[in-house]
Amino acid sequence: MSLLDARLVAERGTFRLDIALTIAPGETVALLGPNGAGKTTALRALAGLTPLSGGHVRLAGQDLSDAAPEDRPIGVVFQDYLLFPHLSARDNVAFGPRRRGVDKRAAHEIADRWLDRVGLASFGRRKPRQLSGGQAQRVALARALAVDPVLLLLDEPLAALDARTRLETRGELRRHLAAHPGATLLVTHDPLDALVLADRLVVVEQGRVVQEGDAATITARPRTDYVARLVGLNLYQGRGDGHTVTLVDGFALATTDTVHGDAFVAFPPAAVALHPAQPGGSPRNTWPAVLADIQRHGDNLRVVLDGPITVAADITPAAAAQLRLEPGMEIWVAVKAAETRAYPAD
Ligand SMILES: Nc1ncnc2c1ncn2[C@@H]1O[C@H](COP(=O)(O)OP(=O)(O)OP(=O)(O)O)[C@@H](O)[C@H]1O
Repeated sequence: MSLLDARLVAERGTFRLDIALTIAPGETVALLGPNGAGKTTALRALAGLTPLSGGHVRLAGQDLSDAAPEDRPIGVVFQDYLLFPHLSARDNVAFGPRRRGVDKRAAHEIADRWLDRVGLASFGRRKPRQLSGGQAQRVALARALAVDPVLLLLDEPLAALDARTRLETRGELRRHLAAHPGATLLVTHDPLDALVLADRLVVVEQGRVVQEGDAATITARPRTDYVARLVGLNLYQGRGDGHTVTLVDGFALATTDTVHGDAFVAFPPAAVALHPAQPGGSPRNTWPAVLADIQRHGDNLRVVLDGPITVAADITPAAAAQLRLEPGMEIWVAVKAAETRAYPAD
């Protein structure tokens, strides 16, 4: 049973969003996508800040499509937190309950309880400017949760934090989300946030859902270039004929998987080997290529090769030195059929 059942159609200028979204009680869904994909527009439409031009928002069976933002049982953590600068942390958290008619004392008790839960019991009197980025983030989360929202919306909740605070806060946020009985929608373009915090991913591009599912499924079977890059795979589309997938330009990739009809073939950059001359030996795909780019990638080097297809390869610095890799050089590429995954495109 879904707690949130929505179809969001909204326009912003010439941009049109049209996505369906369901979230179960206790579930966290990450809305993932490149810049300008429509993630913030979706979040604003759910919160009632951007009007729907079509579709609906139903929460716990109640139709909220036309409800004002303050009449929706929704808590929002905005990217830059939007804490009231003139109010103390405690009053910021108490604000929601107060607005919903809770008396001052009871609202302060609720605020103190939430500040305690996010580890800020002794910070209640501080103003937002007296808080660190990580602390402000926790106050914003406490403020969103203090109204017992049926739906919690988080817009890039960790984006404003430095790397170290981000790591700690991500772990804490995960605990709070696990304890939240309502539905949670996390808007992010950070795949790590999505993988760590969400039960399910919904990927949007140009206002449409292009892929959804759990992380394992999406990682194993990406369906767009954006998703393939996100999970770090080389991805090609073509027609399968048993153990061969032929791409549009006629280039064929051998695979040990069996596919027929429209199909994808994917393999990780680490599965790509480079050779100074045409390699022989075990059954594999080999072709001559031109080295287009070399960049540092963790402890390895990420090499981009142009040719009949463009591929990314991960090479150790030692191998790169041995091969004397440099942009513009010609080199042979090899990918074992057994290291490719092929799967139907529809
Ligand atoms: N107020 C506005 N008026 C006109 N167009 C807008 C407005 N706000 C956003 N847009 C357009 O709507 C599209 C979606 O924007 P949105 O902010 O929802 O994307 P996003 O996925 O959240 O991107 P980002 O990751 O960059 O925040 C973009 O093409 C953007 O230019």
